[in-house]
Amino acid sequence: MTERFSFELKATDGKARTGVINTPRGEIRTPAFMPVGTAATVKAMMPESVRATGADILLGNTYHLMLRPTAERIDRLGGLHKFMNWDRPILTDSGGFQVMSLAGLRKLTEKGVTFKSHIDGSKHELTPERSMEIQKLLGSDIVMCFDECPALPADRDRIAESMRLSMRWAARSKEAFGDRPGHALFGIQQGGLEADFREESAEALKEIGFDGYAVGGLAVGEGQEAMFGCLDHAPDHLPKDKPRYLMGVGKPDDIVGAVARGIDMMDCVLPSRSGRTGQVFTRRGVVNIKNARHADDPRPLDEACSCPACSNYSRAYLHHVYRSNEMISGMLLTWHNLHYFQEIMQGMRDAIGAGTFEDWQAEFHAQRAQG
Ligand SMILES: CC#C[C@H]1NC(N)=Nc2cc3[nH]c(NC)nc3cc21
Repeated sequence: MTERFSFELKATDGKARTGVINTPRGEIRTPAFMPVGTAATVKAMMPESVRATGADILLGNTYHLMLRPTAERIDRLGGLHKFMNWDRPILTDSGGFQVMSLAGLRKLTEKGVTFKSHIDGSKHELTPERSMEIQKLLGSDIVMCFDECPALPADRDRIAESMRLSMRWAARSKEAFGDRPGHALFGIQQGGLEADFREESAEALKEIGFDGYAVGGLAVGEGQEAMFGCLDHAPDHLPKDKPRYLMGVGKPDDIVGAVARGIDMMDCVLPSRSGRTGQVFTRRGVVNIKNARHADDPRPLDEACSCPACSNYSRAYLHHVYRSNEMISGMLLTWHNLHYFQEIMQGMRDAIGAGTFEDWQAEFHAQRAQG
């Protein structure tokens, strides 16, 4: 077990990369998908089940945990890993995006942002310094810089202004983070879909220096074509020897396209949220289990899947428990979706390592086209 944080690039295939991030709490095989554990739980999953799907790391949220149960309480109880019974790496988002997307009555200044809790309307403040303090209290292994997330749509001037504020906040985040061996601080590239701002942001972050670099500001409704258009150049400006993390992505084909463009890590609520709403991801595309055509179907969701849902239950059963609003429905479908997402990641890691990523991508898309 290492005491320090390091990234080993094992192989590349085109722009795609595979490697290992070594942390004191265990290794993270890349490309990696992080299940989202917003309120100290990956919804409908026990931590041991999350591990059984193949996840090496999960994501927590500063915004939610600062509001409830508070970072100070989690610290008093031994930190987030002990609190939620997950002893492997945790990456925590810094709060800026959730303030923009969830909180009320936001006031933005150079210092930071004040806002009212979406839970009880209480007033709070987040600054780069406070976000670093919260993520330290949580015991996060990978800390995200505090960034400004502009309300959309935003014009070029607003995007530039926001990106430059985020770069000043990135410097303050680094200053406040200090020197914490075994813990990592990731900068977040901003700049919207503007190639020149993306390059300016990357140069600013490299000047400050981080253990990893996130691509922020995507998966905010721009659509896959625009996102891929940005990913065709944005990661190129980031250091090759550090992990690249695309925030908030995505659907299976988004994930594959992002890895093909040089992304190493991703997170998304999609597999878990969809598991609770009856949307099932399979190698042949999406199955909506609530559809009546599944009511008498004795087959598993996916014959080729080894997860508990596919190994032990029929579509008819999964249709029944979904329609009956039984808790086991969300449990089984979430487990399946997370298992399938991790299978995609393992398939890509193997293919990039073998230099066959082109063929793997062709097979991935061909299977979905068959339906
Ligand atoms: C502007 C900006 C930005 C990024 N900044 C931080 N801290 N977290 C994010 C989380 C995201 N989730 C999604 N889509 C679901 N896009 C995201 C982007 C960010």
